Order: sequence, then structure tokens, then C-alpha cells
Amino acid sequence: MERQTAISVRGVSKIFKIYNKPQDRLKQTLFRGKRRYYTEFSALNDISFDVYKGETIGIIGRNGSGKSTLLQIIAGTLNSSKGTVEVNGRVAALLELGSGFNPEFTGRENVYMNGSILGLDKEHIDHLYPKILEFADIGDFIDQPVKTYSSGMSVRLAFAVQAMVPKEVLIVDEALAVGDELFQRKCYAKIEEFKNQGGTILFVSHSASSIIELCDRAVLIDSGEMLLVDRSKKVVNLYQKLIYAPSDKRERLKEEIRNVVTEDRPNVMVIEKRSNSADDKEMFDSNLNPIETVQYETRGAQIFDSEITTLSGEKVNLLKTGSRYVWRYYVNFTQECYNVRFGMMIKTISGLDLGGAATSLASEGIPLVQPGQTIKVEFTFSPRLNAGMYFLNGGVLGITDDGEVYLDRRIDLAAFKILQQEGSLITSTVDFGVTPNISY
Ligand SMILES: Nc1ncnc2c1ncn2[C@@H]1O[C@H](COP(=O)(O)OP(=O)(O)OP(=O)(O)O)[C@@H](O)[C@H]1O
Repeated sequence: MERQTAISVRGVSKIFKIYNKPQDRLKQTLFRGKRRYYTEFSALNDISFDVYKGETIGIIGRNGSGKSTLLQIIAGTLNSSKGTVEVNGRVAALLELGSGFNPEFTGRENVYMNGSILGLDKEHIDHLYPKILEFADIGDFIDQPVKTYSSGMSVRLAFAVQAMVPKEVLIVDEALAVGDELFQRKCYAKIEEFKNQGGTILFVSHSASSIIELCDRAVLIDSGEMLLVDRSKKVVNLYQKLIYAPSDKRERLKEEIRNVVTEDRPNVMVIEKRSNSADDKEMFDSNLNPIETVQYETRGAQIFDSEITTLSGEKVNLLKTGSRYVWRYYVNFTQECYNVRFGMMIKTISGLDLGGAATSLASEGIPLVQPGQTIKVEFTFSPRLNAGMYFLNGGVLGITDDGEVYLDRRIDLAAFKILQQEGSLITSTVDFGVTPNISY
């Protein structure tokens, strides 16, 4: 079946005119075309991608890379200098929330004004109003002028309006995740509900884990250029590799990312279905390997020979939930490094960080490691997890001439599978040791 396009971005560029002095803007208007009183800044350059109906797509990039500019152009609050954006369906945008409110009017009046700007008639707003009020949860302030609100209160009310209006496409800038944590959770739950109902979401974030958690695909933007659009985990891995790359390696890495072949396959070898009798036994399956380990630029250290073993030293990658294992890797140093620490992280198939540990506190690393030295790193751990595939990251931190940096970092260095437990009632990912009890 042909996938329906919800948003189509074609060749979008944005050039801002920068005036050094406010009066230059006036001069430019008066002496139109005679002379240029501005310099041009290219914030976006020839961006093209499609978002399919029902898809959640993330936009990730460093500060100033052009994410907000792109969102504003798609939301229709900013014009592009070149290119086109086509959006199929009604759009609600969670951008600069509350900026559309009139401070002299009460919250209630602003809700009605906002609703009518969004194309709703009075009857429709009457119907939504109690839900908006309940979601915003600002009590009697709703009948006070908005100028008496704290900034958190305006955002809550503005979010409530946008969250309740019917829409097909939702545009969210995570930078607005203001307010207390409980309200933030409520906003995320609302966004998830919209996603589960088949809504299309465009989401900007600096947070790799939010992108991996929420998005099916992601767009990587750097200095106004779209480098890649692909599965979110792959894009986030490459984004992190890019931001941690030393500046002299960045251009080469960007070129590699531009040339990445986009594809859709899970990042794990499919393992043969085995007979039930063997399925509950800890063992090593040589087919069970990550397809691709992402290695960051190394700076003076190389991780090698990683393996998981039982406490008695038997190599395994089919593990039992709750049993104890050792994850071991070795690190070879090629440069003098100070305050050296090591880390590990367990992640789901979609790349969500579940938890890990470091070998010491930030200030208590190994004071000095010499070039030529090899260090064995071991983490004994209990994976309290539901049956399924998991991945391990490993990293070495230390101080070099560049300050504290990752000396080596590998994403998906190893994979393991938690075996199915007969009669297990565990749901989802983490096993919290829940003991159910019902009385009737
Ligand atoms: N109105 C404007 N006039 C001139 N330059 C602008 C304007 N708006 C944005 N820019 C510039 O365009 C670039 C992209 O800005 P944008 O806000 O889109 O980046 P961003 O990726 O959203 O950044 P952040 O992660 O910090 O929010 C920046 O260099 C910014 O300074």
C-alpha cells in the first residue's frame, strides 16, 4: 500500500538578512535596491524530505543548526526564501507557546481567541473548554488577565489549547519543555496519545534518548544542511559521533554521513529458532552479534576484545534474567592520559538507554595511564530484563590536552539475549521483581 505523505519539504532554503544597526533596516527600505545595508546569513540550505502519515519524525542537530527555523517554516509562521512545504491536514504547533496570547485579556478570553484563530467556531470551543481547563490546571487564574500569569502558567494554558484542538499534524519544539516535571510528563503522555491514535508528529530535540524513544525516523541537520534522514537510532548514533568528533575530523565525518546508505533493517542478526529444550540454557551463540558497532573518533585509547561471561568464566550471550554475569573489555593506551574512567550502558533494540555504570566518580579516575599500557575493565551485572535482545556500549573517559574527553567510545559493542522464562508474567522491558496478588 502506498504510504500517504503528511508533510513534504522540497528544496527549502532560508536566508536571513543581518543588519548591523537598526537604522540600516530603515535605510534599506528607503534606498531600495540602490545599495545593500545588510549581510546575508544562510540558515537553511536546500532541505528536502517527506514525513508519512502516522509517522513521528525527529529533527536533531547542534545549537544554531537550523532546527527551529525549519519547524517555523513548516508550521507556517516563517516564510522560506526558496522551496516549498506542503502539509496535508490541520496543524497544531507547540512553538513559542503563549506568544499569541493578549496579555490584557483573561485566560478564558484568550482560549476563545486562540481557538478561533485555529479555525474553531464558538460551539466547538465551548465543547473543548472544560478539557482545556482541566489540562492547564491553573485554577481561578483562568479568569485573570494573562499579564498576571507566571511564564509557566501561560505555557500550560497554551499547551492545553494546542493539545485539545483536533489536528492531523503536531509540531513540537522540545525546548519548551518548561514547567514542573509532572506537567512535562502530562505533555509527553498527550503527545504519545496523539501518536498512538495515528497522528503525525514532527519533533525537535537535543535529547538523543527522546528522539530514540519517540521517533520512527530522524533528520540530522548541521549548519543548515540536511546530512541524513534515516531510522532514528542510526541518525542519533551518527549525530553523537559528529558532536564528539575533534574539529579537524568533522568535515571528513560529515562527508561520510552524507554518503551513508539509508536502509531499513534491524541492527541485529536474526538468530535461528532453537528447540524449546535448549532455549532456557545460558550459552554462547556465535550468530548473535551487532551488525554494526559505531566507533567514535579515538583519542589515545582503543577498546578491544569485549566478551560477556558467567561468574565462572564461561563465554555467553544468551543470559538468564537476574543471574550475574561479567562484561569485560580491554583498553590499549597510545597516549598519556589522566583521570581515566571507564563506563558501560545497556540499551534496548531501539537504542533507549536502560542503565549502566562508571568505574569511578568523575574526580576519582586512574590518575595517570602511560602509552603502551593495557587495562582490563570488568563490570559484574545482573540483567533484570524481560526476554529479548539488548546491546552494550563501552566508553573510556580521560583528560588529554583537549580537556576531559571520550578517549574511545563504542556503540553496540556487544549484544545479548535474555532467555524466555517459562510462565513469566513480566511485561515490557525491565523486571522490577513485581509480585502480583489479588483478593476477591
Ligand atoms: N531572525 C533571525 N535573523 C537572523 N538570524 C537568525 C534568525 N533566526 C535564526 N537565525 C540564525 O539562524 C541559525 C539557525 O537558528 P535556529 O534557531 O533555527 O537553530 P536551532 O537549530 O533551532 O538552534 P537551537 O538548538 O539553539 O535552538 C542560527 O545561526 C541563528 O542565529
